[in-house]
Amino acid sequence: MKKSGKFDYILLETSGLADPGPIASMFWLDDGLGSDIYLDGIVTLVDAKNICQYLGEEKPDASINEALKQIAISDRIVINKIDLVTSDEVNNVEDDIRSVNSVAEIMRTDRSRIPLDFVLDIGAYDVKNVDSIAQQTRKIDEHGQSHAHQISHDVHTICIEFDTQLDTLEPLETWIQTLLWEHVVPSREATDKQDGALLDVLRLKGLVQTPKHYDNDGSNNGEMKKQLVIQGVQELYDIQPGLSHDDGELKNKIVLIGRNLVPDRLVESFIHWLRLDPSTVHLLQ
Ligand SMILES: Nc1nc2c(ncn2[C@@H]2O[C@H](COP(=O)(O)OP(=O)(O)OP(=O)(O)O)[C@@H](O)[C@H]2O)c(=O)[nH]1
Repeated sequence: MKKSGKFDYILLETSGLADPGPIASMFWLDDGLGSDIYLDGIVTLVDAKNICQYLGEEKPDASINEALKQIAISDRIVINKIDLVTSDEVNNVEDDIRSVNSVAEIMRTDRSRIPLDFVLDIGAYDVKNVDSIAQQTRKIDEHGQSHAHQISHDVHTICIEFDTQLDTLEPLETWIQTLLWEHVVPSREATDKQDGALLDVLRLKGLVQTPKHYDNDGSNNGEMKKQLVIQGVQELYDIQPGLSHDDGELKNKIVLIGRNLVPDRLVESFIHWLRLDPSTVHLLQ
């Protein structure tokens, strides 16, 4: 610590009971302060033997338990102590975890033996890493959420994909703000009462193409395609220009991980709010 100069990397280990959201937002939104510190990613180490008990815990005040919050907000999840459980049990643990967060990368291990590049230099919030968000949503396609998870909980991942390029970001932003800040499914009808429980978005990721946004920036990056990247942690969100190397057709995607997300209602609200053609909108869950 006496040596002057920059740190190479800061690993912050929180207590097992910590809510990672406020800590993540503190580092993530540090840009404006001109600091060299940025949030690389969030790794959660779970104990294969005990995690299901923690995920299923009901809090007396009906808040989301810490284990669900930690899994929901993770970019990488290490399932440790797999030597203490059967392979069926570890499969169930992985299914339970995926039923909460379908986009995080998961690795199984014992004695926490993992390649360092699984937990360092993740670039989860890096706008140059646009393609990783696209890959993550492909995971929802691969795994789906249809697996019969053992624990009962109300935190899930949904992904809304749409083909239309947006002329303006404003409707999308107000839709996001209503979800994040008012905790309800956005509705243009004042009379459309919200029934059911308030929703809580713990993590938001998105990719959108809005050509207009790039007309003025004057940059030309050869083969790379331009996309806006949306990142959100709890009630904070940010939209920044990003670049994709992906050869395939770029899609617009919004990934939400949170509590009480009713997929059909969210998609319906999204289509109405952004005035999209329903045939161009797909729900992945
Ligand atoms: N069998 C087995 N034991 C393990 C494994 N990893 C750690 N342990 C042992 O589990 C015991 C408790 O270690 P951890 O669970 O890592 O404890 P910890 O995470 O530092 O504890 P907290 O931070 O208080 O949660 C130690 O005796 C470790 O040697 C593993 O993969 N398999």
